[in-house]
Amino acid sequence: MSQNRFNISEEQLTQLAERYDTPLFVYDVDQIRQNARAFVETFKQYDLDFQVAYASKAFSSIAMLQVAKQEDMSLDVVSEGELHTAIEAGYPMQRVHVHGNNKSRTVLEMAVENQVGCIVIDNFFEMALLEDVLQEKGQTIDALIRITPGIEAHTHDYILTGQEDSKFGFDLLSGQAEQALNHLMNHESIHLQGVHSHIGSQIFETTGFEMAVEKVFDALKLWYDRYQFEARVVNLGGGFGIQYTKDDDPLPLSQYVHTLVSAVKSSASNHELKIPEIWIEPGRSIVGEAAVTIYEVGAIKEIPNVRKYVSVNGGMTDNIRPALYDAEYEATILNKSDQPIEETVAIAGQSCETGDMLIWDLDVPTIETGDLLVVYSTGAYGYAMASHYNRFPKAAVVFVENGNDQLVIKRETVQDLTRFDMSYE
Ligand SMILES: Cc1ncc(COP(=O)(O)O)c(C=O)c1O
Ligand SMILES: N[C@@H](CCCC[NH3+])C(=O)O
Repeated sequence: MSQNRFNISEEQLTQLAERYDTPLFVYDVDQIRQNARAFVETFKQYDLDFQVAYASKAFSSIAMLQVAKQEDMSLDVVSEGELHTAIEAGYPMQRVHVHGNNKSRTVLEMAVENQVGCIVIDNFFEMALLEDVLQEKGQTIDALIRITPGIEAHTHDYILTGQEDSKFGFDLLSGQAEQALNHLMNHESIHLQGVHSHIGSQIFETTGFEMAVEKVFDALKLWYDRYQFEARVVNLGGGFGIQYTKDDDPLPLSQYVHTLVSAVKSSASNHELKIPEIWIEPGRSIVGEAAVTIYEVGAIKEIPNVRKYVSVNGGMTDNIRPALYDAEYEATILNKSDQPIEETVAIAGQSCETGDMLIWDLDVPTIETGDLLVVYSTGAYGYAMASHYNRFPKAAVVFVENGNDQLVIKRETVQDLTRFDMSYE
């Protein structure tokens, strides 16, 4: 179960909850580093060029990006805010890749001014905007084109991205990708380095990735034969699955690298193409299992013969995933792990939404108001997708490494919530 994969003791988590209050995200930095190294070190076993870019959408903060930088990762950003965080964290801009299906002129200007390593071009509108920005600034930039390979990976519909009917990227089947290539080959200011493909997120089997590699190389072969285009870089995205509950059985992270490298090698050799630099973009698998959220139990309501609702001081405002994707989590009560299971309860969030539930059926020892509930595997897309719904301030985030803890995102106050409000009298 996920709690067995988390290394910070219940005793320390209890102390942290007392010191920093709840709700509280606690990240195990050692685990983040191990995950990053699992990818980087596995690539190093091969004689090829690679980049492992942390997909900062999973959890972006200055401290987090400093850790990613220390671990020699490149960085995927999607917005002005994520790029700004990278700048504040002192990220080497050459290692930053800019994504997004609706990049604003401002983010493109920021990217060009800071000379980021690469822009992943998503559509024709953006291409024209980028050309304009480059012309205005008299600069050039490296780019990849994002292609949708027409792969339907096994995951929730909302986190699928590689299928033909997608808002992301240039479609291979309809010829849009080839049209983009034609426009960008030998372009004056946009220097096309290769292609990008990301098939979706929380994917456990490797078949989808292997199929995507095949599709990408089929296209590259065609483009080589027709235009002598050779990709220097092939970015295969992220999406590697993690364990949320005991029903999830993820592969070791190294396995994804082995699979991708061997798929690239065999596709390249089948098509007599050079082996390009391989880039990947893991987000969830770097931080997901490396954090927990600690809540305090408040109201408890039992409906006889129906259900016992146990409300905690957080919910969809710090973890929208159950409401958005029916995502499932495991949790325990701190300091009661030695007590026998007595009941099955539903853990409810505190927002005014019936769907604001964190866990529908959780087996626990007798649960009481004031207990501390720890929910596992909340490190990815938790704080990152947090909202101010009902004007609940955002939680605090603490990093723990070698037994030492450090606050890395302060808890918001209610005063923070009205900071931008203007009076209307
Ligand atoms: C383009 C792109 N790269 C990388 C990621 C990171 O995915 P994950 O967090 O599943 O590794 C995503 C999210 O699905 C994405 O859209
Ligand atoms: N936010 C989603 C995944 C989308 C990843 C970005 N394309 C999740 O929590 O699972």
